[in-house]
Amino acid sequence: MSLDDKRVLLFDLDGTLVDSAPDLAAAVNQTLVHLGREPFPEATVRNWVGNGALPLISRGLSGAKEIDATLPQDLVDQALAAFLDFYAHNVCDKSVLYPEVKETLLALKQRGYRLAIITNKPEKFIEPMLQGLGLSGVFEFCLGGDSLPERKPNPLPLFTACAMMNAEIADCVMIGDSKNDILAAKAAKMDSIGVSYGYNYDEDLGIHEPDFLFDHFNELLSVLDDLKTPA
Ligand SMILES: O=C(O)COP(=O)(O)O
Ligand SMILES: [Mg+2]
Repeated sequence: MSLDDKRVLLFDLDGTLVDSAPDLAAAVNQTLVHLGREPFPEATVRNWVGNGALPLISRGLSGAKEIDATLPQDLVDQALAAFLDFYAHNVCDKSVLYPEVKETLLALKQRGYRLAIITNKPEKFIEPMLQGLGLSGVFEFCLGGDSLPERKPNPLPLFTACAMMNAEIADCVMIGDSKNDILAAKAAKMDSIGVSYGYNYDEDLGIHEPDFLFDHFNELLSVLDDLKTPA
């Protein structure tokens, strides 16, 4: 892949721009304790993030990455409602931007790149998180895990973002920390960049063969920096 024809950068949120696992783990554990269950270490919950709120709390109830298919529906419903409520109170309490994220995004914007977010996080939490971390107004729009009938790894959010930005697939690149981002990009026949530092179920993201794999967010800028600035 060459990045010199890219004009639109589609970013994943959790694990790519924001280390949100501390607040997600806190809300999962508040929910479990509320239901009379044992909490889990943050390091365990970190490996359950990536498919949105329902799979996250279902993994908490299962105590494992593999969701227990026999969980009673009323328990799942109760846990999801409690989780969403607890999380709404601390979306941005302990969450932080990864190093150089804000500086890099602003530099990319300055150079004329168009930026959007495609996350599996419920839509209502996106803006409060961006506001809390000083990223309000940086992105043209954000799609959440419940914004459309399908979420990553389904390519629908990527196709929708392209249509909303009046861009071709070839103009865009998806940047993310998990296989859901890379698989969605591949399904859309879009180029992808993986970041190695986020949450990928404790697996090497390289297995999924993103076109580029970075260890630090600002490497994105150094690659694009040498290339033609968009008009
Ligand atoms: O909320 C999640 O499970 C993950 O969200 P992400 O798609 O931004 O990584
Ligand atoms: Mg992610």
